[in-house]
Amino acid sequence: MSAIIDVRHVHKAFGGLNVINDCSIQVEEGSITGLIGPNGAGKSTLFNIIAGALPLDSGQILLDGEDITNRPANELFHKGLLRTFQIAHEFSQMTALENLMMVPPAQAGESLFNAWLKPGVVREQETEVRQRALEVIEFIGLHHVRNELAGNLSGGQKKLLELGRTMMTNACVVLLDEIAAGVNRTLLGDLMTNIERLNREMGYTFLVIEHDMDMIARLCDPVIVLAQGSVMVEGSIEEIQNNPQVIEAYFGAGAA
Ligand SMILES: Nc1ncnc2c1ncn2[C@@H]1O[C@H](COP(=O)(O)OP(=O)(O)OP(=O)(O)O)[C@@H](O)[C@H]1O
Repeated sequence: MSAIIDVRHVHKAFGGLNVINDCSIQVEEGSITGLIGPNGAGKSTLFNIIAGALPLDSGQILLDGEDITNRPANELFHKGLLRTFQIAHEFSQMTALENLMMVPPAQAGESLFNAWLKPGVVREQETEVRQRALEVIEFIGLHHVRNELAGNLSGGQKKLLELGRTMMTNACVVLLDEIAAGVNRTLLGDLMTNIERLNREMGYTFLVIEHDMDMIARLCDPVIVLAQGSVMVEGSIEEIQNNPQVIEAYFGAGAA
């Protein structure tokens, strides 16, 4: 395996606060890599930097060998690197199926030129997108609520829909930021099964920030522990759970 995401010696400060300190991590292609750490460790900041939502101060980020340092999120999206976002307010008034159909970039129907001059092409593309959206909604187990407004879905169903939106793209690497938060156990099981299937059957690589240790234990290998903006330790979940440094970082001195 080779690193599809290669974070090299990244630094980031907010004002005088060094949040990411000489941080280097590699995410192997085809892995589900966990990123954990105490509150304020810098996990979301690192995610935002990788996803192109936040500029870094120094260091380098490679995607499949290509330098993507400080590239904007939309450019990374087209290269297949994306993160899940909560369903935006404007999408909550669309149905679950429409939310999926909105995702593909550069649909022919979005261009007035195409709509007027090539209506056949637009119709054909819309049919394909709809077909794909129906397949995705079946895959994520939301077919029965496909015509519900996204805003009316439960928290867990919205998370499944967010995952489904990544499947409407040509994603190769997906960053999942605390996707388990607020999701009930049954739907969380569905969510994890879908992540595993996307990984095994469709070759997605995942980088997962998560506080839910059950989810990390089931899905992630390896697990990277971030503390004060740099990597404290990396290994299997068993190695992490038995590491005295990690126990101390989470529970304070004396817990180990
Ligand atoms: N835009 C910002 N401006 C100033 N400080 C920030 C900003 N974003 C994050 N920070 C600070 O950077 C540090 C790391 O925050 P970050 O959200 O990356 O941590 P985290 O590991 O994701 O934490 P949590 O697990 O609690 O979500 C915190 O001290 C936070 O206050």
